[in-house]
Amino acid sequence: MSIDPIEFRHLAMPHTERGMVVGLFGGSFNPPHHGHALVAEIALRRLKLDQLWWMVTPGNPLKSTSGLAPLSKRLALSEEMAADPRIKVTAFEKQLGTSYTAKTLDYVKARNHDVHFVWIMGADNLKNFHHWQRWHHIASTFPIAVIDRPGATLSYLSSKMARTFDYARIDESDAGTLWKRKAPAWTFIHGPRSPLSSTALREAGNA
Ligand SMILES: Nc1ncnc2c1ncn2[C@@H]1O[C@H](COP(=O)(O)OP(=O)(O)OP(=O)(O)O)[C@@H](O)[C@H]1O
Ligand SMILES: O=C(O)c1ccc[n+]([C@@H]2O[C@H](COP(=O)([O-])O)[C@@H](O)[C@H]2O)c1
Repeated sequence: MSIDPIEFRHLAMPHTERGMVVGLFGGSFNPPHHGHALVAEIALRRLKLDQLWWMVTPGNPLKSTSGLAPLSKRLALSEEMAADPRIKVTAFEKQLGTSYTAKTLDYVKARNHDVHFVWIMGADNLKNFHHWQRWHHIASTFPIAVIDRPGATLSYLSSKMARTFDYARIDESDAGTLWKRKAPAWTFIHGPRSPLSSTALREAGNA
């Protein structure tokens, strides 16, 4: 079976240089939207990132794959959405053969010495983070930045992850230093919010 050329171009892990600060932004991007672009922009600025990897997952392990557009389509649309040259759209998890973040982070860490990584996710994912495979391990691998999202603003108070790692939360005014903290360390970033979601776009027939 031949591999789609768009998919093929995105299978390698992006290149890094020693000392870089890199944000890892995983998602289904089914389809990508301006809410994702806003998260990327906020993360680049507030976390003082050199790069942001826009990691298009083969499939979120907690979501049904019915209605999931082909990886090549989600990659092509992500490239259109991610205009900043510091953003690297990638599907290296496909090559790695996993959708589990714990495994991905172990792989990234083992292959990028002297590079500083921060895991980035929207506040809705903070709410169900304790259902992710080896979530304690994820939180102990890289610092985590949670970006506010309508409907999930108070998750930093109520979620199991927030309560478990309360001792490791830093104030968002220090978000620019998150990358140099030893995990577990995390912050919740407030700022401009977007009400957009892929679900709403699919339901409106825009996907
Ligand atoms: N509007 C938004 N504001 C903040 N974070 C967001 C927003 N939309 C998506 N995210 C975050 O971006 C990442 C990728 O999200 P995803 O691709 O699942 O989009 P989604 O809109 O949440 O999709 P769906 O509606 O299909 O669940 C996740 O960490 C999610 O929390
Ligand atoms: O590792 C897990 O158990 C796990 C469970 C749910 C989601 N994730 C990852 O979290 C990222 C966000 O997923 P999504 O679908 O909310 O965009 C994406 O990279 C998923 O692979 C990972």
